[in-house]
Amino acid sequence: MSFPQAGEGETDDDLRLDPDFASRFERQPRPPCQLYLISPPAIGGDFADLLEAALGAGSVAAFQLRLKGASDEEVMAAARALMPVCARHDVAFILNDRMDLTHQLGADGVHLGQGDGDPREARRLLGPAAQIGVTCHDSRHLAMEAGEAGADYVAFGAFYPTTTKESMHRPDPAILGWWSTLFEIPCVAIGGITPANARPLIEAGADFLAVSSAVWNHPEGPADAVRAFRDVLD
Ligand SMILES: Cc1ncc(COP(=O)(O)OP(=O)(O)O)c(N)n1
Ligand SMILES: Cc1nc(C(=O)O)sc1CCOP(=O)(O)O
Ligand SMILES: [Mg+2]
Repeated sequence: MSFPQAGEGETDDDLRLDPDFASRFERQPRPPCQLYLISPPAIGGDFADLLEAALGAGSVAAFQLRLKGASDEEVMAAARALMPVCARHDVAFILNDRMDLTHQLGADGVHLGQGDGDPREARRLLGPAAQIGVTCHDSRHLAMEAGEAGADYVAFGAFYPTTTKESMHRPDPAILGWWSTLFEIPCVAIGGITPANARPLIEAGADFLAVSSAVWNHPEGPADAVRAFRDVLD
């Protein structure tokens, strides 16, 4: 697989000049869409039990520890408690933002935002087996750059309003179809996703749905939430 070169100074408007570009290519079959759980921004002492319940409900491919404002020691302690839970369920453990702590922990991968470091540097540090994901907002250009830099997945969002993170970007689901028609690297949809609004993203071509509040804030608990997503994914 080789990536079309993202031209210097090229903007998404340039890439939109021919909206039918992707329709000239045949979409290859891809594995069914799966869940990618994102932790709440802060977690309590019972979170390992909640994670255990969520992962036990099935259809989860990856878990991201995303603790905003926590100290390095807090992140490391949480990761050391949660990594064995993920390992027992064969779920990839991804750390948000921090390639250095990912390396120290021996975690499965890191998620990098546009200001969180260079995916090439992460690859050098973490090695070929690490999963490296990159935030691409609503930008085809950023996604192609991430692909060229060796990302294992690209993430588009926020597709729906969310209170978990402030986002000024609102992609159209068509970006998922564009990406998955042209590239083999998986794409992740994120932002305000619930069982009720997930279907258009799955149908558009999302390989993974990244979800936080709809799982951890579900009134019946995270296992019921994952089962509700499973009903939409199956
Ligand atoms: C799967 C996934 N996609 C996007 C993000 C957002 O990353 P970023 O833009 O760096 O913002 P923060 O999450 O660090 O606040 C993500 N974490 N995971
Ligand atoms: C962490 C994050 N990143 C986003 C992006 O658009 O890049 S949206 C988001 C929040 C995801 O949580 P919820 O499922 O609660 O909306
Ligand atoms: Mg980040």
